Amino acid sequence: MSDSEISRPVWAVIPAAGSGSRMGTAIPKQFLMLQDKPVLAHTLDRLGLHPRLRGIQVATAADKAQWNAVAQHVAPLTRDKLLPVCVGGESRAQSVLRGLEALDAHADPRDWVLVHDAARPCLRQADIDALLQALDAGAEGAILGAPVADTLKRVDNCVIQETVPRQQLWRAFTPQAFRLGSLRAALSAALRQGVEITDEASAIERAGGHPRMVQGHTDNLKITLSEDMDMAAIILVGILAGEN
Ligand SMILES: Nc1ccn([C@@H]2O[C@H](COP(=O)(O)OP(=O)(O)OP(=O)(O)O)[C@@H](O)[C@H]2O)c(=O)n1
Ligand SMILES: C[C@](O)(CO)[C@H](O)COP(=O)(O)O
Repeated sequence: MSDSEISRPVWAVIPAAGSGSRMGTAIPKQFLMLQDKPVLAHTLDRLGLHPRLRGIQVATAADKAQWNAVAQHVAPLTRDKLLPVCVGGESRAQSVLRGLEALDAHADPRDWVLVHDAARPCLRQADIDALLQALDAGAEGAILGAPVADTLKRVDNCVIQETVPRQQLWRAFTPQAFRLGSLRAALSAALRQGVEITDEASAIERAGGHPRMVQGHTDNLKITLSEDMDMAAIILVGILAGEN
């Protein structure tokens, strides 16, 4: 792989069109205020402030007021990197694909794209660096994750059926980084086949790829339940203090 192949521009696609049903709030969780600004604004700044990020494509179902509230809260450096938003889809995978299709107007298929959940605001610059280092080292793609640290049980109707061996089991986080063209093709194929895709790596794996797993911080929390908001606020204070 030539150097020009490896050091391609880096973009981000942020799926932000979910309804947050598990959160149980009237406002989708990515638009809830977390400390001083919406969750999505924190997430966008985590990526926007990274020097290698060229541009950010958000896929959302937000109304104009919700999106304006986010855009007003992000740092000027982030705002300069925001591409025109596109409308998300019925599923996370469909939202990601729409974001990739919108990004096509700005990027080359060989460029890198980091797909990152809007609901994961506690992303460290060091973890973005680690992911990009894997790409710079020649990986076809890479995702952040961490080894499973708990004993795992398979449960049916609240009754334990078995203990699942956890050797070599990891939790997959985001960002998940791939070449724009490869990911768009793999995701399109998986969706056409009607396969349930919950992360980008699984679409790449279905297409025969073997992405690298990069160990990241376990506090890269995906805000899912209402109790996650307080935890995210505490984590974010620590991360921002440590990075300033
Ligand atoms: N149709 C969808 C569904 C989800 N997402 C995004 O994908 C990320 C991870 O999904 P999840 O945590 O499941 O969000 P929701 O689908 O909103 O949550 P829930 O499953 O509780 O409804 C979130 O940033 C969410 O906004 C999206 O862009 N489009
Ligand atoms: C992409 C992801 O965050 C990796 O763990 C996860 O699959 C998203 O799942 P969700 O049910 O759409 O939140």
